[in-house]
Amino acid sequence: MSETLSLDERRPDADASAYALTARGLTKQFGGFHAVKNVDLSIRRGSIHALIGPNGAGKTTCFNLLTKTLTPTAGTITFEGRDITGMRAADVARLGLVRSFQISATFPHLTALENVRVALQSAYGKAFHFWRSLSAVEPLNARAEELLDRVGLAQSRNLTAAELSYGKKRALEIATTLALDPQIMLLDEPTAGMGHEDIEPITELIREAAKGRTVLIVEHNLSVVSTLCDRITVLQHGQLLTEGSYAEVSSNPDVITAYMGGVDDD
Ligand SMILES: Nc1ncnc2c1ncn2[C@@H]1O[C@H](COP(=O)(O)OP(=O)(O)OP(=O)(O)O)[C@@H](O)[C@H]1O
Repeated sequence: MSETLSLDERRPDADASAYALTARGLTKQFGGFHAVKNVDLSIRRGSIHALIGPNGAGKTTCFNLLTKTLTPTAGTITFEGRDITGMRAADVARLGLVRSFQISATFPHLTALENVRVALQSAYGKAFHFWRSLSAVEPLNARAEELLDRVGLAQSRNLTAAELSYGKKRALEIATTLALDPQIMLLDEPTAGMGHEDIEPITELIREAAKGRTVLIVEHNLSVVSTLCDRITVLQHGQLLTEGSYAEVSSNPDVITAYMGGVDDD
């Protein structure tokens, strides 16, 4: 019965306008080696989509291609219907495709509040450049406070980024990314290096930050992926292995074999 089909069970190309970001035939060669080979991806608007795979599967390379940090050897990338294959990272960021933990890198000696304000200044452009007088940037303070509150850093707003715990630094990076009000936010291993106590809050934070936007996440922690993500693409040896819900991909024998191979390789 068609009404029992979830959106994700429809043919991927049945409704191209439902996708915020798509890649077709995405390929990256380093010398003669294919780090990513002929990958097709469709990231549904409003979804939280994960890119997973064993070590060396090509996740980071794929992520770098999508965020325009690397230039593809072949293939096309489309963001909201626009071909962004040849565009620079800064230009796609202005269009609303923002990579967190890179563009939004925090300044260690500025306070949490100042960090978010700098991000807001860059988002609002010349009118709020940081060499303007304090009174000129005052209107941004309220918005910065609001963003800090949203990521649970209201109490820490006057601490420098360097003084924040690892988990709070990541929360600050999410706040600075949200300052740019991205349509699609790409997160590179947001829980990497985190202790157990920080993982749940940051997962909640990403869920909250994802409201009203699209998120693509490269994540090693499969428990985070299972609780957070609507759709999962699995890469292996630079190629697309499978795609589906967490239940689908985690019960796929090829995925299990790929991950077991990964464990053996370590
Ligand atoms: N700049 C480069 N030059 C040559 N080979 C590269 C380069 N970057 C990545 N590779 C190779 O491409 C393959 C995919 O690497 P990539 O980092 O994209 O995988 P990954 O899935 O992110 O791995 P991990 O989970 O270990 O971070 C690996 O074999 C890697 O050694």
